[in-house]
Amino acid sequence: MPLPRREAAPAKLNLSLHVTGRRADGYHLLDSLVVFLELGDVVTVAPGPLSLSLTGPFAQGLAAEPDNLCLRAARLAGREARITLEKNLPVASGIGGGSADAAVVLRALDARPERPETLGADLPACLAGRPLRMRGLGEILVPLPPLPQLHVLLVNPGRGLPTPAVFKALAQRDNPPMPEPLPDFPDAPALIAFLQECRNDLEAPAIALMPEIADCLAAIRATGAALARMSGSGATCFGLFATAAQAQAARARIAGANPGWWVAASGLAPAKH
Ligand SMILES: C[C@](O)(CO)[C@H](O)COP(=O)(O)OP(=O)(O)OC[C@H]1O[C@@H](n2ccc(N)nc2=O)[C@H](O)[C@@H]1O
Ligand SMILES: Nc1ncnc2c1ncn2[C@@H]1O[C@H](COP(=O)(O)OP(=O)(O)OP(=O)(O)O)[C@@H](O)[C@H]1O
Repeated sequence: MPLPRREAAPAKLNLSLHVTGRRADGYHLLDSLVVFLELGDVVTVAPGPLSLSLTGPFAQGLAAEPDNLCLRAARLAGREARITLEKNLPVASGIGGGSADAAVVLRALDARPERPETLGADLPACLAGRPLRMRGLGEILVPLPPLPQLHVLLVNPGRGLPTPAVFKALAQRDNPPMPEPLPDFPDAPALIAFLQECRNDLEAPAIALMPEIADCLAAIRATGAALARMSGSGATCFGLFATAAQAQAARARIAGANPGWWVAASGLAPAKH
């Protein structure tokens, strides 16, 4: 593919995240409904010796990062590239920013490594970049038919939460999966009604480590969201709304009352492939 390429790295959202078991090596088995958002980082990949420039509101959070996932992706591809990362997503926040960035680099370099998950459990899902049921450690992907449009509010308490600590704090590691097969989702209310029966099993351990997550969820519920839940291992929480205007109004209300929080509204990413 001709370089330079400038591509969106959409945020990942776990609409549900069931932890269904734990392997002997400590990794957990997951069952998750994953979607991607319009909102995300932006990665530019240009020819040149391997390098990374950081821009955007969360660049500072990665300044001390010794080995950015963008660079690790280029190395896994066995390629040199001059990479610029516009970091719009909070770091270590449960919405897959690093995996999304690495997926763009691999795609721009036309690389198809055999085991992309060595860069992160969310890498295979981010490479697919479409609504999925994600199982196994994150490498078993079942594409879903196009989903009804969802209007998403994102709320992060402004502190990073490392994924390994959250899995470590999980008390009950053997929880029921989602139903098999999944039902059809003819419209947004049907999808939301289904999601209300689902869970994020990492929510309780994440709240134990970072109690502000419960405050984010309460703030989302107080705006009248149809569903309030945490994504991934946190700390970002999301609310679902019937219209973009409602999501935007909730964003303004929560941002106004909580200046230290990161608050955003977004639709789902258009299907890419
Ligand atoms: C929780 C999710 O956000 C759900 O989408 C992802 O599975 C996490 O993906 P990620 O951030 O790319 O995770 P990785 O960097 O691969 O793993 C971080 C740590 O999370 C734990 N981990 C991750 C994935 C998994 N299936 N089981 C785990 O126990 C492991 O302790 C691992 O060392
Ligand atoms: N490009 C990158 N963007 C974000 N984090 C990166 C990047 N490169 C390396 N990292 C490291 O990876 C860690 C996890 O970051 P990331 O933002 O991907 O987590 P996350 O949002 O919790 O992802 P997930 O939902 O996949 O668990 C960070 O703490 C940071 O040290």
